[in-house]
Amino acid sequence: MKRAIILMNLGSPDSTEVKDVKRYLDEFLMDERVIDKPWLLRALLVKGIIVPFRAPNSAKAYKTIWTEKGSPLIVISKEQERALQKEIEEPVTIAMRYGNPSPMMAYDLLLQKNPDMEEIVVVPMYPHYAMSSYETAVEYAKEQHKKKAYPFRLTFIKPFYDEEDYVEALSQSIQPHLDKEYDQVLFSYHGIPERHILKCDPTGKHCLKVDNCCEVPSPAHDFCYRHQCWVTTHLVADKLNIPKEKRGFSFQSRLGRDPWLQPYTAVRLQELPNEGVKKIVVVCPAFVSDCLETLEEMGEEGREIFLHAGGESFDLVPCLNVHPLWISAMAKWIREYGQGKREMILNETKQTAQA
Ligand SMILES: C=CC1=C(C)c2cc3[nH]c(cc4nc(cc5[nH]c(cc1n2)c(C)c5CCC(=O)O)C(CCC(=O)O)=C4C)c(C)c3C=C
Ligand SMILES: [Fe+2]
Ligand SMILES: [Fe+2]
Repeated sequence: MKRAIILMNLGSPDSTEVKDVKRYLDEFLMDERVIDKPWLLRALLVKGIIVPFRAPNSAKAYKTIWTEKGSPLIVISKEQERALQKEIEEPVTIAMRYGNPSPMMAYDLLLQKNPDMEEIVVVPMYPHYAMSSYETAVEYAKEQHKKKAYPFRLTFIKPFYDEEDYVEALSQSIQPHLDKEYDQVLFSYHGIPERHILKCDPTGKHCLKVDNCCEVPSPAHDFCYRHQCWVTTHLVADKLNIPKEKRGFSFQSRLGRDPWLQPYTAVRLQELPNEGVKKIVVVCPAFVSDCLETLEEMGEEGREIFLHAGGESFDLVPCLNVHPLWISAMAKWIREYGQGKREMILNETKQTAQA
């Protein structure tokens, strides 16, 4: 079988110029799986309020993390591409949900290298299922695939939040940070609106409706972001023997006024020193590549909030990036899927946009 691989992530602006940040935010926030309002209301909100006010501040934030080679998210994605390419024979490239390179650019590039290609395996670089991350990446890749009569098919690696290889890689990346004394390991995930959790629940009666919904077995969990984040946290914390009372769980990056998943990371970082947590280790498992949300929001803003509130040490664990165990985990999934050995493929997304 002639195959190729695409590592698909979220994307970044082309530069830190306000006009480029505006273009990026407009594409991102006009996605109906991100701001899930009717088109007219979404356009009024996004184009009339959010983008004009947010873009200058976002541009400033991007400037603090930008590298000579560009956005950390894109630079690291290319490093991941090169690292994976060393481990597998199939051609590997990257694509982004927003901005460049698009999936279509990636398809055309791979097809040029191999006109007989029969299949592209897409790895959405998200451990957890959310309509605003995993689902929109998959649906956009499919949409772009339909636009031309491409001769190959697409398959998608499923969310890997509970896969042993991912949990092991993440645990080993955290381990060196636990050698020093710590009061808490805070697992901080990108937040999403609570409404998205309700929309993704195929039973319509489990998520956020049953007490301790994420801890009670349910078919809803295949699409429940909160459950999947909860599972990652406890699998990793168990592996690292982190005592229950030293495990923190929170959600960052809230946008707008709707209720998002709680507790909010910024609030917890403010409260924790008063609760006696002075030395904190922070890990952001929803991201496999360092980006604005880890480097600036946690590494700069989060650190400042915690230390200002009386915290003494703030140790941020880098994302998996090109950690050898993470790269070999992806290589193993791809190889085993190719040999028909492994059920790593997601057949259907929840299709929230049509719900
Ligand atoms: C980990 C998965 C992600 C989910 C789920 C997600 C949901 C989500 N995000 C926004 C709004 C913004 N996110 C922004 C940046 C950003 N988000 C993710 C990942 C997820 N988002 C990443 C990897 C990044 C960093 C991109 C980079 O270039 O480094 C931003 C842009 C920056 C800013 O202005 O703060 C916005 C806006 C919403 C509304 C949402 C769910 C509804
Ligand atoms: Fe985001
Ligand atoms: Fe749940």
